[in-house]
Amino acid sequence: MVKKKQESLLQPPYVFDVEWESLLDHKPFIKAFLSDILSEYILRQRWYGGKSSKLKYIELHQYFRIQQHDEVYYGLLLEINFEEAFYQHYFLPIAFVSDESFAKEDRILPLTIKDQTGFIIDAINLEAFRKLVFERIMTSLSNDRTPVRYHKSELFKETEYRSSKFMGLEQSNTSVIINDNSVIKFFRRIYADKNPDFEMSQFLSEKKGFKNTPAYLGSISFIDKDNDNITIALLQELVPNQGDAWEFMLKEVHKVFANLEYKRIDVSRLPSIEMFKGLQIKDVPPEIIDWAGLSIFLRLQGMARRTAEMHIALGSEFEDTAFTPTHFNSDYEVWLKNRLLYQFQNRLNSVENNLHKLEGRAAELVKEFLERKNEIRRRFVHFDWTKLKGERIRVHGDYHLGQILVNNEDFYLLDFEGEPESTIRDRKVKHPPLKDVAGIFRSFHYAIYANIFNNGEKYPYSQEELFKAGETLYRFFIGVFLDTYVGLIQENNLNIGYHQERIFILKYSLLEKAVYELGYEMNSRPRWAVIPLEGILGIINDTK
Ligand SMILES: Nc1ncnc2c1ncn2[C@@H]1O[C@H](COP(=O)(O)OP(=O)(O)O)[C@@H](O)[C@H]1O
Ligand SMILES: O=P(O)(O)O[C@H]1O[C@H](CO)[C@@H](O[C@H]2O[C@H](CO)[C@@H](O)[C@H](O)[C@H]2O)[C@H](O)[C@H]1O
Repeated sequence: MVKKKQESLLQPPYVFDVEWESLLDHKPFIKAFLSDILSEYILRQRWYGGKSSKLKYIELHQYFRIQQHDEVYYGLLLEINFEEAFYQHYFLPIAFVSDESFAKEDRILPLTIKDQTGFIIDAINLEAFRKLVFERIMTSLSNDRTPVRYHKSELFKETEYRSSKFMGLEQSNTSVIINDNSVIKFFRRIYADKNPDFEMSQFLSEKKGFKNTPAYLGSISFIDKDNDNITIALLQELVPNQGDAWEFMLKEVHKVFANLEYKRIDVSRLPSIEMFKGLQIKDVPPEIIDWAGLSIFLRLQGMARRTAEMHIALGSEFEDTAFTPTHFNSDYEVWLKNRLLYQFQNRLNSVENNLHKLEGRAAELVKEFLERKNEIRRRFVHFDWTKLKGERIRVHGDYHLGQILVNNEDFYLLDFEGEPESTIRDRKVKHPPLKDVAGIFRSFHYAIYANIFNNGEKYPYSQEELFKAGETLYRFFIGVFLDTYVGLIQENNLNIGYHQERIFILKYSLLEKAVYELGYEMNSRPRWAVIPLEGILGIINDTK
């Protein structure tokens, strides 16, 4: 339980007459450490995903040692119990250091054990720990049967550890760059199963030779007392990059909007096109190329090509049942509808409880969203598997521009962990690959709207004209992407359904994603909720 201060079990100075090597067997320490120290420490961590629920108490689910000579680290698997939500598990490796200079910013607890004064810290702060785990992967045995298993890929070529540093980016896990050429990601939220990021990375790069994702180099997993294989770390190649595709797209879209004035464009005369109509570059009207430039369309074709190649690789498995393609069936239909109706209800509640956080255009749109809730629900119920002939495969699952790295003219796809809100089993369900495509289309829409909201006043056009220009641009982005994507998929015999089926799945998945995003924004950044609201109503209003 999170105790009030006067009930604390542990009072400074923290002194225990036990050695570090046996501290975790010392019940009074564990009890106080979990209730008084970790329950406060964890709330301050960037990687802690339980912030929107009320923490009730923490239990030490399991722990293991990582040891080399007299260097001992503990891997803690913490079970976080909430007042109202389902429990979550987190991984926290800890070390004891006596040197004052270590981890000044990230100390968990100052304490004295057996006359030795020092600190418990997150072990990832220690270079010695990072070196040890890297070397364990490097020297791992293929028949390793210990509870902590290290796996080395055939793509791992290094023969020594030289250096390491934190990646230092905003992220939900903790990544460290090793030898300036690889990245080890320590998963924080963990599941009693293989992490899909590890599974997909190994499958795509090691098994299928897909080049546009960081090469899988190795992993660490823990076999727990129920024999579950829990992934705790993933080692991948470091992809040189100039940032992610989200930043890239924001810059590009800003240039396109700035061109409206520069090229004296009359928005009302811009040609438009039917939604989801595939377009080769030669079919894009010259007025649109003149306005947006050719290069953005060529880059979109490149992104579409890499996306299609990822799906072709994911759909090409015949043996490993975790990856073999399958068809639509009634079980999938029931599962999908239940999931989406539940998610939609959750969004309605979240919107209704947080109406005060929305203002301006968002407040207007949310009114319409609430008025039309039954129409949206009906769209989700309108799914008939007997009409769908395409294949379902493992997909990225949380595909958006922030998951794509830009490396010169090329794109690299990453972070296959899946939708953060879904359970680990749900993240492994096979879907139509167009679900990922809808994810990236929503991201195009996001980039266009984020640009209008952030830079709108820089362009001498009314907001209505900017929206109109934005919707036109969106349709052409989609058209060019789809033509390349569908062409390549069909050449490689992956069945994504007949024309009408594809349009149905795209619309269905766009609505699903926009509703998902509404929840994400209401929780994390309500100011942005206007973007998925525009998206949801745009889809509902578009009858073409
Ligand atoms: N292999 C890699 N090479 C280069 N940059 C990477 C690599 N892996 C991650 N990154 C960078 O770190 C960011 C976060 O990575 P991601 O896998 O999305 O972590 P998380 O799951 O913690 O959110 C990415 O957006 C990217 O900028
Ligand atoms: O942190 P994750 O990468 O797992 O993804 C979550 O956060 C994303 C925001 O960073 C969120 O993406 C949404 O915002 C993006 C712009 O910041 C936009 O490109 C995406 O289309 C939009 O979905 C994602 O949904 C969420 O799962």
